[in-house]
Amino acid sequence: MTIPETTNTTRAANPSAIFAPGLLDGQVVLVSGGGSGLGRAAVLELVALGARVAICGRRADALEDTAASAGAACSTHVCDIRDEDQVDRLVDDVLARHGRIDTLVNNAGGQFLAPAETISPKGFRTVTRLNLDGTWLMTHAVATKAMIPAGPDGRPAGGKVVSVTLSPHHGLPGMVHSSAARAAVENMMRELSIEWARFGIRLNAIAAGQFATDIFMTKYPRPMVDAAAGLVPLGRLGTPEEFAWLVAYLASPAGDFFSGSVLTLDGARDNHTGPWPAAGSADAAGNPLTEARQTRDPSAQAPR
Ligand SMILES: CCCCC/C=C/C(=O)SCCNC(=O)CCNC(=O)[C@H](O)C(C)(C)COP(=O)(O)OP(=O)(O)OC[C@H]1O[C@@H](n2cnc3c(N)ncnc32)[C@H](O)[C@@H]1OP(=O)(O)O
Ligand SMILES: NC(=O)C1=CN([C@@H]2O[C@H](COP(=O)(O)OP(=O)(O)OC[C@H]3O[C@@H](n4cnc5c(N)ncnc54)[C@H](OP(=O)(O)O)[C@@H]3O)[C@@H](O)[C@H]2O)C=CC1
Repeated sequence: MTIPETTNTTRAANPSAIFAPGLLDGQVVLVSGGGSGLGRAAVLELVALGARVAICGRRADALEDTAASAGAACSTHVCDIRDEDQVDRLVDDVLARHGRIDTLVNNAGGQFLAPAETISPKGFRTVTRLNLDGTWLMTHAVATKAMIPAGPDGRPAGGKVVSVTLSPHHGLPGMVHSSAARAAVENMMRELSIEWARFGIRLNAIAAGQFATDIFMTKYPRPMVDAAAGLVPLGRLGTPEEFAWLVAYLASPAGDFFSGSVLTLDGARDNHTGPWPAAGSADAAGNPLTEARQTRDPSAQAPR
Protein backbone atom coordinates (compact mmCIF):
# COMPACT_ATOMS: atom_id res chain seq x y z
CA MET A 1 0.00 0.00 0.00
CA THR A 2 1.24 3.51 -0.71
CA ILE A 3 0.11 6.71 0.86
CA PRO A 4 -0.10 10.01 -1.01
CA GLU A 5 2.90 12.32 -1.20
CA THR A 6 2.97 14.77 1.65
CA THR A 7 1.03 17.95 0.93
CA ASN A 8 0.65 21.16 2.85
CA THR A 9 -2.45 19.79 4.49
CA THR A 10 -0.60 16.79 5.94
CA ARG A 11 2.50 18.71 7.01
CA ALA A 12 3.19 18.84 10.74
CA ALA A 13 1.67 21.82 12.47
CA ASN A 14 4.94 23.48 13.50
CA PRO A 15 7.08 24.73 10.61
CA SER A 16 10.86 24.45 10.76
CA ALA A 17 12.59 27.30 12.57
CA ILE A 18 15.54 27.01 10.17
CA PHE A 19 14.73 25.48 6.79
CA ALA A 20 12.24 26.35 4.04
CA PRO A 21 9.06 24.28 3.83
CA GLY A 22 9.22 21.64 1.10
CA LEU A 23 12.99 21.12 1.43
CA LEU A 24 12.47 17.36 1.72
CA ASP A 25 9.32 17.00 -0.40
CA GLY A 26 9.09 13.53 -1.94
CA GLN A 27 11.71 11.99 0.36
CA VAL A 28 11.14 8.97 2.59
CA VAL A 29 13.18 8.70 5.79
CA LEU A 30 13.35 5.75 8.20
CA VAL A 31 14.21 6.79 11.77
CA SER A 32 14.98 4.12 14.37
CA GLY A 33 14.07 5.10 17.91
CA GLY A 34 11.69 7.75 16.56
CA GLY A 35 9.35 7.34 19.52
CA SER A 36 11.35 9.49 21.93
CA GLY A 37 14.05 12.09 22.49
CA LEU A 38 16.42 12.93 19.65
CA GLY A 39 14.66 10.58 17.23
CA ARG A 40 11.29 12.13 17.88
CA ALA A 41 12.66 15.66 17.34
CA ALA A 42 14.19 14.53 14.04
CA VAL A 43 10.89 13.02 12.91
CA LEU A 44 8.98 16.25 13.60
CA GLU A 45 11.56 18.33 11.71
CA LEU A 46 11.68 15.96 8.73
CA VAL A 47 7.89 15.86 8.44
CA ALA A 48 7.74 19.66 8.73
CA LEU A 49 10.04 19.81 5.71
CA GLY A 50 7.82 17.57 3.60
CA ALA A 51 9.36 14.11 4.09
CA ARG A 52 7.34 11.00 4.73
CA VAL A 53 8.86 9.30 7.76
CA ALA A 54 8.70 5.72 9.01
CA ILE A 55 9.65 5.22 12.65
CA CYS A 56 10.55 2.08 14.54
CA GLY A 57 11.19 1.06 18.13
CA ARG A 58 10.12 -1.59 20.62
CA ARG A 59 7.31 0.35 22.35
CA ALA A 60 4.19 0.87 20.23
CA ASP A 61 2.83 3.55 22.58
CA ALA A 62 5.92 5.75 22.20
CA LEU A 63 5.77 5.41 18.41
CA GLU A 64 2.06 6.24 18.31
CA ASP A 65 2.69 9.29 20.45
CA THR A 66 5.24 10.66 17.99
CA ALA A 67 2.99 9.80 15.04
CA ALA A 68 0.09 11.67 16.65
CA SER A 69 2.24 14.82 16.71
CA ALA A 70 3.77 14.25 13.27
CA GLY A 71 0.54 13.64 11.36
CA ALA A 72 -0.36 11.47 8.39
CA ALA A 73 3.12 11.54 6.85
CA CYS A 74 4.45 9.34 9.65
CA SER A 75 4.04 5.54 9.83
CA THR A 76 4.89 3.43 12.89
CA HIS A 77 6.56 0.01 12.92
CA VAL A 78 7.28 -1.99 16.07
CA CYS A 79 10.72 -3.54 15.63
CA ASP A 80 13.66 -4.58 17.79
CA ILE A 81 16.67 -3.64 15.68
CA ARG A 82 18.72 -6.45 17.25
CA ASP A 83 16.52 -9.07 15.60
CA GLU A 84 17.43 -9.84 11.98
CA ASP A 85 13.97 -11.16 11.04
CA GLN A 86 12.21 -8.15 12.55
CA VAL A 87 14.55 -5.79 10.71
CA ASP A 88 13.94 -7.60 7.40
CA ARG A 89 10.19 -7.36 7.93
CA LEU A 90 10.46 -3.70 8.92
CA VAL A 91 12.26 -2.71 5.73
CA ASP A 92 9.83 -4.73 3.59
CA ASP A 93 6.89 -3.04 5.34
CA VAL A 94 8.34 0.45 4.91
CA LEU A 95 8.97 -0.19 1.21
CA ALA A 96 5.45 -1.58 0.77
CA ARG A 97 4.02 1.45 2.50
CA HIS A 98 6.19 4.28 1.13
CA GLY A 99 7.82 2.79 -1.99
CA ARG A 100 11.37 3.98 -1.28
CA ILE A 101 13.83 4.88 1.47
CA ASP A 102 16.03 7.90 0.76
CA THR A 103 17.60 8.25 4.19
CA LEU A 104 18.06 5.90 7.13
CA VAL A 105 18.67 7.52 10.52
CA ASN A 106 20.24 4.98 12.89
CA ASN A 107 19.25 6.75 16.08
CA ALA A 108 18.10 3.82 18.27
CA GLY A 109 20.72 3.02 20.86
CA GLY A 110 21.76 3.43 24.43
CA GLN A 111 23.59 1.81 27.29
CA PHE A 112 23.69 1.48 31.04
CA LEU A 113 26.28 3.22 33.17
CA ALA A 114 28.51 0.98 35.27
CA PRO A 115 32.20 0.59 36.15
CA ALA A 116 33.86 -1.64 33.53
CA GLU A 117 34.97 -4.28 36.03
CA THR A 118 31.34 -4.85 37.09
CA ILE A 119 29.96 -5.36 33.57
CA SER A 120 29.15 -9.00 32.83
CA PRO A 121 29.74 -10.59 29.42
CA LYS A 122 25.97 -10.51 28.88
CA GLY A 123 25.84 -6.82 29.78
CA PHE A 124 28.64 -5.97 27.35
CA ARG A 125 26.96 -8.02 24.62
CA THR A 126 23.60 -6.36 25.28
CA VAL A 127 25.02 -2.92 24.58
CA THR A 128 27.20 -3.87 21.61
CA ARG A 129 24.30 -5.84 20.07
CA LEU A 130 22.07 -2.80 20.31
CA ASN A 131 24.46 -0.12 19.14
CA LEU A 132 26.73 -2.00 16.73
CA ASP A 133 24.89 -5.13 15.52
CA GLY A 134 21.53 -3.31 15.41
CA THR A 135 23.01 -0.46 13.38
CA TRP A 136 24.63 -2.96 11.00
CA LEU A 137 21.43 -4.97 10.54
CA MET A 138 19.44 -1.83 9.74
CA THR A 139 22.11 -0.40 7.44
CA HIS A 140 22.57 -3.67 5.55
CA ALA A 141 18.85 -4.34 5.15
CA VAL A 142 18.05 -0.81 3.94
CA ALA A 143 21.03 -0.73 1.59
CA THR A 144 20.35 -4.12 0.00
CA LYS A 145 16.58 -3.74 -0.25
CA ALA A 146 16.18 -0.01 -1.01
CA MET A 147 19.42 1.69 -2.04
CA ILE A 148 21.48 -0.78 -4.07
CA PRO A 149 18.62 -2.09 -6.27
CA ALA A 150 17.96 -0.07 -9.41
CA GLY A 151 15.76 3.00 -9.24
CA PRO A 152 13.49 4.24 -12.06
CA ASP A 153 16.51 5.20 -14.22
CA GLY A 154 17.97 1.68 -14.03
CA ARG A 155 20.87 2.74 -11.80
CA PRO A 156 21.23 1.99 -8.08
CA ALA A 157 18.73 4.12 -6.20
CA GLY A 158 21.38 5.35 -3.74
CA GLY A 159 20.56 7.11 -0.52
CA LYS A 160 21.93 8.31 2.78
CA VAL A 161 22.64 6.77 6.17
CA VAL A 162 23.11 8.87 9.30
CA SER A 163 24.19 6.98 12.43
CA VAL A 164 24.17 8.48 15.91
CA THR A 165 27.32 7.92 17.95
CA LEU A 166 28.76 9.46 21.08
CA SER A 167 30.97 12.37 22.11
CA PRO A 168 33.37 12.61 23.94
CA HIS A 169 35.38 10.26 21.76
CA HIS A 170 38.19 10.01 24.27
CA GLY A 171 36.07 7.83 26.55
CA LEU A 172 33.14 8.21 28.93
CA PRO A 173 34.01 6.35 32.17
CA GLY A 174 31.22 3.89 33.00
CA MET A 175 30.44 3.35 29.32
CA VAL A 176 33.16 1.02 28.02
CA HIS A 177 30.63 -1.06 26.05
CA SER A 178 29.00 1.92 24.39
CA SER A 179 32.29 3.76 23.77
CA ALA A 180 33.60 0.66 21.98
CA ALA A 181 30.41 0.12 19.98
CA ARG A 182 30.07 3.75 18.87
CA ALA A 183 33.70 3.86 17.71
CA ALA A 184 32.97 0.75 15.67
CA VAL A 185 29.88 2.38 14.15
CA GLU A 186 31.90 5.44 13.13
CA ASN A 187 34.41 3.23 11.34
CA MET A 188 31.56 1.25 9.79
CA MET A 189 30.24 4.50 8.28
CA ARG A 190 33.73 5.44 7.07
CA GLU A 191 34.39 2.04 5.50
CA LEU A 192 31.01 1.80 3.79
CA SER A 193 31.32 5.34 2.46
CA ILE A 194 34.13 4.00 0.30
CA GLU A 195 32.63 0.60 -0.62
CA TRP A 196 29.14 1.84 -1.35
CA ALA A 197 30.05 5.09 -3.11
CA ARG A 198 29.58 3.10 -6.31
CA PHE A 199 25.88 2.76 -5.42
CA GLY A 200 25.52 6.47 -4.60
CA ILE A 201 25.12 5.78 -0.87
CA ARG A 202 26.47 8.47 1.50
CA LEU A 203 27.09 7.41 5.09
CA ASN A 204 27.94 9.69 8.01
CA ALA A 205 27.88 9.67 11.78
CA ILE A 206 26.65 12.35 14.14
CA ALA A 207 28.66 12.09 17.36
CA ALA A 208 26.16 13.51 19.80
CA GLY A 209 27.39 15.26 22.92
CA GLN A 210 25.05 15.59 25.86
CA PHE A 211 21.47 16.50 24.94
CA ALA A 212 18.62 17.34 27.31
CA THR A 213 16.29 14.50 26.32
CA ASP A 214 13.84 13.07 28.84
CA ILE A 215 15.88 9.90 29.23
CA PHE A 216 19.19 11.73 29.62
CA MET A 217 17.72 13.91 32.35
CA THR A 218 16.16 11.00 34.28
CA LYS A 219 18.16 7.79 33.69
CA TYR A 220 21.63 8.66 34.95
CA PRO A 221 22.81 9.40 38.49
CA ARG A 222 21.86 12.94 39.53
CA PRO A 223 25.41 14.24 40.17
CA MET A 224 26.41 13.26 36.64
CA VAL A 225 23.41 14.96 35.03
CA ASP A 226 23.85 18.06 37.16
CA ALA A 227 27.52 18.34 36.19
CA ALA A 228 27.05 17.61 32.48
CA ALA A 229 26.52 21.17 31.20
CA GLY A 230 29.54 22.38 33.16
CA LEU A 231 31.78 20.01 31.19
CA VAL A 232 30.69 21.56 27.88
CA PRO A 233 32.87 24.52 26.87
CA LEU A 234 29.77 26.26 25.45
CA GLY A 235 28.27 25.86 28.92
CA ARG A 236 25.02 24.06 28.15
CA LEU A 237 23.46 20.82 26.96
CA GLY A 238 22.30 20.48 23.38
CA THR A 239 18.62 20.68 22.49
CA PRO A 240 16.88 17.90 20.53
CA GLU A 241 16.00 20.49 17.85
CA GLU A 242 19.69 21.21 17.25
CA PHE A 243 20.20 17.51 16.57
CA ALA A 244 17.14 17.44 14.30
CA TRP A 245 18.42 20.35 12.21
CA LEU A 246 21.66 18.54 11.45
CA VAL A 247 19.76 15.40 10.42
CA ALA A 248 17.57 17.49 8.11
CA TYR A 249 20.60 19.25 6.64
CA LEU A 250 22.31 15.94 5.87
CA ALA A 251 19.12 14.51 4.32
CA SER A 252 18.73 17.60 2.11
CA PRO A 253 20.69 18.32 -1.09
CA ALA A 254 23.04 20.46 1.05
CA GLY A 255 24.28 17.17 2.53
CA ASP A 256 25.06 15.48 -0.78
CA PHE A 257 28.86 15.86 -0.61
CA PHE A 258 29.15 14.61 2.97
CA SER A 259 30.20 10.98 3.16
CA GLY A 260 32.43 9.11 5.57
CA SER A 261 32.38 12.05 7.98
CA VAL A 262 31.87 12.11 11.72
CA LEU A 263 30.07 15.32 12.58
CA THR A 264 30.62 16.03 16.25
CA LEU A 265 27.70 18.00 17.66
CA ASP A 266 28.64 18.72 21.24
CA GLY A 267 29.39 22.35 22.08
CA ALA A 268 33.14 21.47 22.06
CA ARG A 269 32.78 18.76 24.75
CA ASP A 270 35.12 16.52 22.74
CA ASN A 271 37.94 19.01 23.02
CA HIS A 272 37.75 19.31 26.78
CA THR A 273 39.71 16.93 28.97
CA GLY A 274 39.83 18.00 32.57
CA PRO A 275 41.35 16.16 35.52
CA TRP A 276 39.85 12.80 36.49
CA PRO A 277 37.42 12.41 38.09
CA ALA A 278 35.45 15.01 36.18
CA ALA A 279 32.70 16.72 38.16
CA GLY A 280 29.88 14.30 38.97
CA SER A 281 31.55 11.32 37.28
CA ALA A 282 32.82 9.24 40.20
CA ASP A 283 32.24 8.50 43.85
CA ALA A 284 34.60 9.57 46.62
CA ALA A 285 36.84 6.56 45.92
CA GLY A 286 37.14 7.43 42.21
CA ASN A 287 34.82 4.66 40.96
CA PRO A 288 32.64 5.62 37.96
CA LEU A 289 29.00 6.02 39.06
CA THR A 290 26.45 3.25 38.53
CA GLU A 291 22.91 3.80 37.28
CA ALA A 292 19.87 1.96 38.69
CA ARG A 293 18.58 -1.04 36.73
CA GLN A 294 15.64 -0.46 34.38
CA THR A 295 13.80 -2.39 31.71
CA ARG A 296 12.26 -0.74 28.66
CA ASP A 297 11.75 -3.83 26.51
CA PRO A 298 8.12 -4.98 27.04
CA SER A 299 9.06 -8.58 26.17
CA ALA A 300 11.62 -8.57 28.98
CA GLN A 301 9.10 -7.73 31.73
CA ALA A 302 8.77 -11.32 32.95
CA PRO A 303 10.43 -12.03 36.30
CA ARG A 304 14.02 -13.12 35.85
C1 LIG B 1 26.77 12.20 31.47
C2 LIG B 1 26.39 10.88 30.85
C3 LIG B 1 26.68 10.88 29.37
C4 LIG B 1 25.80 9.93 28.69
C5 LIG B 1 25.90 10.04 27.19
C6 LIG B 1 24.90 9.18 26.54
C7 LIG B 1 23.62 9.43 26.72
C8 LIG B 1 22.60 8.57 26.09
O1 LIG B 1 22.84 7.70 25.30
S1 LIG B 1 21.03 8.96 26.58
C9 LIG B 1 20.02 7.72 25.81
C10 LIG B 1 19.96 6.52 26.66
N1 LIG B 1 18.92 5.67 26.16
C11 LIG B 1 18.98 4.39 26.38
O2 LIG B 1 19.91 3.86 26.99
C12 LIG B 1 17.81 3.63 25.82
C13 LIG B 1 18.09 2.23 25.51
N2 LIG B 1 18.59 1.51 26.67
C14 LIG B 1 18.08 0.32 27.04
O3 LIG B 1 17.16 -0.21 26.44
C15 LIG B 1 18.75 -0.37 28.21
O4 LIG B 1 19.42 0.57 29.01
C16 LIG B 1 19.76 -1.46 27.75
C17 LIG B 1 20.86 -0.85 26.84
C18 LIG B 1 20.40 -2.07 28.98
C19 LIG B 1 19.06 -2.56 26.98
O5 LIG B 1 17.91 -2.99 27.65
P1 LIG B 1 17.44 -4.53 27.60
O6 LIG B 1 17.72 -5.15 26.32
O7 LIG B 1 16.02 -4.49 28.10
O8 LIG B 1 18.43 -5.21 28.62
P2 LIG B 1 18.15 -5.82 30.04
O9 LIG B 1 17.62 -4.78 30.95
O10 LIG B 1 17.37 -7.09 29.89
O11 LIG B 1 19.65 -6.17 30.52
C20 LIG B 1 20.41 -7.16 29.80
C21 LIG B 1 21.73 -7.31 30.52
O12 LIG B 1 22.45 -6.06 30.53
C22 LIG B 1 23.08 -5.90 31.82
N3 LIG B 1 22.53 -4.70 32.48
C23 LIG B 1 21.43 -4.01 32.15
N4 LIG B 1 21.29 -2.93 32.93
C24 LIG B 1 22.34 -2.91 33.78
C25 LIG B 1 22.78 -2.02 34.80
N5 LIG B 1 22.11 -0.89 35.12
N6 LIG B 1 23.90 -2.33 35.48
C26 LIG B 1 24.62 -3.43 35.17
N7 LIG B 1 24.26 -4.32 34.19
C27 LIG B 1 23.15 -4.05 33.51
C28 LIG B 1 22.83 -7.16 32.58
O13 LIG B 1 23.86 -8.07 32.28
C29 LIG B 1 21.53 -7.66 31.98
O14 LIG B 1 21.35 -9.04 32.07
P3 LIG B 1 20.65 -9.67 33.38
O15 LIG B 1 21.51 -9.34 34.53
O16 LIG B 1 20.55 -11.14 33.10
O17 LIG B 1 19.29 -9.00 33.48
N1 LIG C 1 20.75 12.27 24.90
C1 LIG C 1 22.06 12.28 24.86
O1 LIG C 1 22.71 13.07 25.56
C2 LIG C 1 22.83 11.37 23.96
C3 LIG C 1 22.22 10.41 23.21
N2 LIG C 1 22.97 9.62 22.39
C4 LIG C 1 22.32 8.61 21.57
O2 LIG C 1 21.33 9.22 20.79
C5 LIG C 1 20.27 8.27 20.56
C6 LIG C 1 18.95 8.85 21.05
O3 LIG C 1 19.09 9.16 22.43
P1 LIG C 1 17.90 9.78 23.31
O4 LIG C 1 16.86 10.30 22.43
O5 LIG C 1 18.54 10.66 24.30
O6 LIG C 1 17.44 8.50 24.10
P2 LIG C 1 16.09 7.62 24.04
O7 LIG C 1 16.30 6.54 25.02
O8 LIG C 1 14.92 8.51 24.18
O9 LIG C 1 16.14 7.04 22.56
C7 LIG C 1 16.52 5.76 22.24
C8 LIG C 1 15.50 5.21 21.30
O10 LIG C 1 15.98 3.96 20.81
C9 LIG C 1 14.93 3.03 20.85
N3 LIG C 1 15.49 1.70 21.04
C10 LIG C 1 16.25 1.27 22.07
N4 LIG C 1 16.54 -0.03 21.94
C11 LIG C 1 15.96 -0.42 20.79
C12 LIG C 1 15.90 -1.65 20.10
N5 LIG C 1 16.52 -2.74 20.56
N6 LIG C 1 15.21 -1.72 18.94
C13 LIG C 1 14.57 -0.62 18.45
N7 LIG C 1 14.60 0.58 19.06
C14 LIG C 1 15.29 0.67 20.21
C15 LIG C 1 14.05 3.44 22.02
O11 LIG C 1 12.71 3.04 21.83
P3 LIG C 1 12.11 1.73 22.56
O12 LIG C 1 12.56 1.79 23.98
O13 LIG C 1 10.65 1.87 22.35
O14 LIG C 1 12.67 0.56 21.80
C16 LIG C 1 14.16 4.95 21.99
O15 LIG C 1 13.13 5.53 21.24
C17 LIG C 1 20.68 7.00 21.28
O16 LIG C 1 21.42 6.18 20.40
C18 LIG C 1 21.58 7.56 22.37
O17 LIG C 1 22.41 6.60 22.93
C19 LIG C 1 24.32 9.76 22.24
C20 LIG C 1 24.97 10.69 22.97
C21 LIG C 1 24.30 11.52 23.95
